[in-house]
Amino acid sequence: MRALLAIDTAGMLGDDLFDQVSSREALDLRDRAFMVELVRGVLRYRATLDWRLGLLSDRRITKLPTLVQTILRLGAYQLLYLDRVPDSAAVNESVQMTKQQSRRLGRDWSGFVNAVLRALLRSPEPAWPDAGSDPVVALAVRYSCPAWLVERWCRRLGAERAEVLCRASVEAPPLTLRVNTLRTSRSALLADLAAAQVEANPTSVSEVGLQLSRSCAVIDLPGYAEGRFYVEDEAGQLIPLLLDVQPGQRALDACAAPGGKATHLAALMENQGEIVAVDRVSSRLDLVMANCRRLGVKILTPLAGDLRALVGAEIASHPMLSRPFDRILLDAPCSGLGVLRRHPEGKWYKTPESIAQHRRMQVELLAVTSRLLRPGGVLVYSACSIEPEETESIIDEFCQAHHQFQRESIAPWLPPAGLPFVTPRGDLSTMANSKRMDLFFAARVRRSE
Ligand SMILES: C[S@@+](CC[C@H](N)C(=O)[O-])C[C@H]1O[C@@H](n2cnc3c(N)ncnc32)[C@H](O)[C@@H]1O
Repeated sequence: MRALLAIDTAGMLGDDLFDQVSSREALDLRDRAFMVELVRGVLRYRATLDWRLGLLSDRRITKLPTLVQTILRLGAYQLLYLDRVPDSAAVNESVQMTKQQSRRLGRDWSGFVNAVLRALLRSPEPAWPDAGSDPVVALAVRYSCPAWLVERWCRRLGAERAEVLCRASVEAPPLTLRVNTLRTSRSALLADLAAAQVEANPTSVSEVGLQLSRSCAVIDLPGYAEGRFYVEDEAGQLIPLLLDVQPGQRALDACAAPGGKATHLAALMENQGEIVAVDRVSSRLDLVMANCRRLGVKILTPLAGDLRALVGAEIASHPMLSRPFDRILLDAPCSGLGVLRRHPEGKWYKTPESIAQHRRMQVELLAVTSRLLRPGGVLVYSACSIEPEETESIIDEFCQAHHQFQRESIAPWLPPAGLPFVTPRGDLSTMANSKRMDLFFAARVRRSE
């Protein structure tokens, strides 16, 4: 409950928050794992839970005190989605928790919580709202999506395609590894995993990916400490390929942390050449360096700072940025609406304004990074979003305003199985994929000689 309340206040979910709560509550590893499952589950299904609870309550769930909302959602999630907690235990625990909060709440809400959760236990599963009369409400409730986003997708793509996106946003993502080819091969890692009874299959698009059949603690997998793999979604594994980096080149990763794509670039460069990895948050660059040590990457130099400030007037004398780059990756900060299944909290704190805000940053970052590219060099822009404002329209406008840059098709740089994800303009979009990949966009531009 504390973790959920913290998310409501700060809008952030991450290991730091789980660590803080588990040390304050002295949770052991099993209890911590259960807390993470509860928190993620409640956030993933929040709109569906609120709808089910709302059918049984004479008060609107979102008008109740936040603490009562949170307790009800936690209880309802356990009743509707978890088998391993007995129903009576879930209800009793929720009622006790509410009693303990009576002083904070100014009155005792435990009778109300008890009545609503017991009604949920007794009531048969209701029919989903009718999509014919209001597709936005129907999809928002069924797939636990914010109505503004469903409305946006329905308007742009029609209800049928919007439903595919909504469904993808609520599913639990698979655990996918990228084989670190500096250390091993896909077949060798597959054999190591099989020997440890870990079921995995080669990914069908990325040629260096393995999808595990079940989620597990990554650090317990064979080869983790030895840096034989990096945990990374299959769509993310396709982006570095689009730069066509070569050993000996000089590359810039303009927004590098935690280093997934930068360490992949190093592997593609066979650890020869130079990668400058910039990130605005220096503590996140520590993560990049830790990943480099584990994966055996030797050619990466970190550079902390806001790229917009770093590429200032004194660029010509900057020790790391003054020499132009052969290749640049701009994996831009974005709304993250393509990875909601990984970050379910994002559904409830992002707004249409998040898209506009990120767009402003993306436009600025693209303008400054492009100045660092050598004539004939290649820049790849990517984002884990499928909103046009953050994706193709950024590249359309950039190329219109900068005639020395031409958009190139990414098709030659993808493995054959990736070709269905090439858009008519020649960009990469995993928006409609049946491979359980994140929803990513990438475009490639070249600077004229
Ligand atoms: C999408 S993440 C990058 C993920 C990374 N490329 C990877 O594959 O692991 C975006 C990163 O951009 C950084 N960032 C945001 N604004 C920035 C700026 N103005 N200059 C440099 N880095 C920035 C964020 O701190 C964040 O780490």
